Amino acid sequence: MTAQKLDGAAVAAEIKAELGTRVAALAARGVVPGLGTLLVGDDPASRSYVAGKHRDCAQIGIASIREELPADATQADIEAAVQRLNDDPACTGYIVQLPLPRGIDTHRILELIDPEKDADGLHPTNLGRLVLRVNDPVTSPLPCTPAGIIELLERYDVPLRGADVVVVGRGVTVGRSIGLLLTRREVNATVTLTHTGTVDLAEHTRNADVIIAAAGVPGVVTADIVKPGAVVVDVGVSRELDAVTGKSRIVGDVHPNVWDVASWVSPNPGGVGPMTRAMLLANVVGTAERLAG
Ligand SMILES: Nc1nc2c(c(=O)[nH]1)N[C@@H](CN(C=O)c1ccc(C(=O)N[C@@H](CCC(=O)O)C(=O)O)cc1)CN2
Repeated sequence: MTAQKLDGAAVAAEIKAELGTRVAALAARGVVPGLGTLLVGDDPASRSYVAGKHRDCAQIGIASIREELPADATQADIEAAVQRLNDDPACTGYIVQLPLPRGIDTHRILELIDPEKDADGLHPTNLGRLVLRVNDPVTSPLPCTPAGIIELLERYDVPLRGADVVVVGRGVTVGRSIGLLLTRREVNATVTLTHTGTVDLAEHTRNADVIIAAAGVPGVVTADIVKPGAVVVDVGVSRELDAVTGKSRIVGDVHPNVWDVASWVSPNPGGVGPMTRAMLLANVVGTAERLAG
């Protein structure tokens, strides 16, 4: 069996085209959404991700507001940049690119973001609304990668209602919140969250209909721990230098041999990453439409 591809790049392109129509309608009313980004330091991967977000904005007519700080920026420098983005009327919503440099109080920074401008959906208020199930996708942006994963699965009609979903990894951008989205009544999946403290990962994954590999551990999900025919989503964004070209490349959490046993696999790159970016754009456009009335 060779798994079929959950083509995130193709689905993201469809979503961007849909959003472009909405941005044009806003422009006809004199409204131009703006995405802000705050990039601290010179991590090549973070720089590449932020550049991709702004390329997307340019493609569909969203304005870009960029804040960049050096790696030695202080907590106060970063807090001042967050406040500038909170106060900027051209900025509809923004993200603070993670991770921030060691020694910075990331949670304090995220809490300083105006929840109304939280394009990442990672502010405690918006995550709390998800917990309380009082979030409205228009007033409360959903966390981009979890929302992107579910959108990708639903666009390929992967059965989620009643499905056993195993999440590998408990990070802030995916593991901690995706279960909240998957267990909503609209989706009704059953979720197991595994992590570095899990004693026997295979005991859980071998029963999973869907595996979401978001541990940031290259190749952590291998064919021998996957139920034949399961659906596997690769969220990993680890990078290594290619032995031949010497260039930095993504090494996902899903081992290549999983394609021999799974029914569907998301490629990496080309799967969840573009979906993350598309959901970010959707959060910005949704906020702009709400503000425009
Ligand atoms: N503030 C945030 N920081 C980070 C998030 C996040 O959701 N919010 N998630 C990850 C990285 N990430 C978002 O910024 C991200 C990862 C990958 C991609 C992407 O488009 N990947 C492409 C390949 C791009 C490349 O090779 O440079 C793909 O998979 O095809 C976008 C965003 C951590 N930080």
